[in-house]
Amino acid sequence: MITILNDNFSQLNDFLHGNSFSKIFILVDENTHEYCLPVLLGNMETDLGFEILEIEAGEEMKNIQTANQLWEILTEMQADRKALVINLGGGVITDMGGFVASTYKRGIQFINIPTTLLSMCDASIGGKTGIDLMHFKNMVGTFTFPEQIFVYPKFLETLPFKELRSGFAEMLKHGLIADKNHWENLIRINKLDIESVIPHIQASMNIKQNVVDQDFHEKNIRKTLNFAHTIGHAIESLCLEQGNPVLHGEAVAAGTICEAYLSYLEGLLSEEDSQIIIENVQKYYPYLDISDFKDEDIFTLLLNDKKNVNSKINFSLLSGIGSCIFDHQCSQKNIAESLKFYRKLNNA
Ligand SMILES: NC(=O)c1ccc[n+]([C@@H]2O[C@H](COP(=O)([O-])OP(=O)(O)OC[C@H]3O[C@@H](n4cnc5c(N)ncnc54)[C@H](O)[C@@H]3O)[C@@H](O)[C@H]2O)c1
Ligand SMILES: O=C(O)C(=O)C[C@@H](O)[C@H](O)[C@H](O)COP(=O)(O)O
Ligand SMILES: [Zn+2]
Repeated sequence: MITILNDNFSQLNDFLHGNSFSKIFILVDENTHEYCLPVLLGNMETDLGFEILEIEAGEEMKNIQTANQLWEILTEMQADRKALVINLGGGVITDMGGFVASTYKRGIQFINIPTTLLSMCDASIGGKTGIDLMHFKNMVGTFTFPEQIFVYPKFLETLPFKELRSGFAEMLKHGLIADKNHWENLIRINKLDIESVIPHIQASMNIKQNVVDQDFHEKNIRKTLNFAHTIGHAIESLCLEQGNPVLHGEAVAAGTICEAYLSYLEGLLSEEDSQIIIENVQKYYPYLDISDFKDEDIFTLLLNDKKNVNSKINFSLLSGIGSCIFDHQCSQKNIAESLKFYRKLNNA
């Protein structure tokens, strides 16, 4: 269940009072420790003891070493099966904390309090938890719903612009795959800032929740939420591997351009619609330099995408603005063509 918190966090306090947890563990990174934890602690009313678990910020931390450290700390602090983990942060914290909680002692309860636009609209919802493996994105994880999701949009007030823009890429994706009206509302935004995005958060959350409700384990329609991620994740992984990480939403934005063009090349989307999408994404996002990436390295990553079966790369592609198909196999020539198209935008 998703709840928009009021200023005194009363819904969170009701939840804590209404359950018999033994102890609370609040997972933060250094930024959410500084900017969000004081707000949470200033409003949280509970007699329970709590501990703060802090990790360094960034995708580089979303790995088995960090998970192991957190499992060890929970063990040392004798967290039992009635303990509650509160994930206070962006998608790295909710993915990582959800994974650690869903596996520790075969699963303890956790709630998500997202603090980035991306985690409010996407990562905190839907129960995909996980960590990266050898720079392959989210290779190890679980499908486990949080007990609750508490959203406090005012947390966005301290979020850097680049992070806001990163989250906006997933909102655009929601419009593109499911709701043309949402897409059109978003692209009307000229100046991207908290005031302009806040009115659209609820619509994005609804789209995500609605898809997940139909297909929690990603057997069918949930694959549409992965539009832009087949190529986007490959780009994100290569950047991470080279020690030059880009934000998830930045990679998704590049993936949106490549996969919108690929949708056109595959005869699924009109040239006009693909152009509209590409121009609008370019309006918000600078070109992401992938000129050093070899196609063969990108293909190696594509071959490990979680949607694949029998070594066939399964794409989720657009069949219109607001509609998406999945399990679509593209010609290798068209995939390479879409990457070439993206590279050329650098000089356009
Ligand atoms: N599980 C899912 O369904 C899902 C969906 C989308 C993305 N993801 C994952 O989410 C991750 C990206 O999430 P993200 O973009 O939130 O990144 P993030 O968690 O790294 O947060 C981005 C940055 O913002 C900082 N920050 C967070 N809240 C802040 C605040 N209120 N004020 C100031 N700084 C703040 C963080 O410390 C970090 O430096 C990726 O790992 C991606 O794979 C998961
Ligand atoms: O919730 C989903 O399903 C998504 O695909 C949402 C994506 O935005 C998100 O990045 C997700 O973590 C990707 O999942 P993965 O299974 O491709 O790792
Ligand atoms: Zn994503």
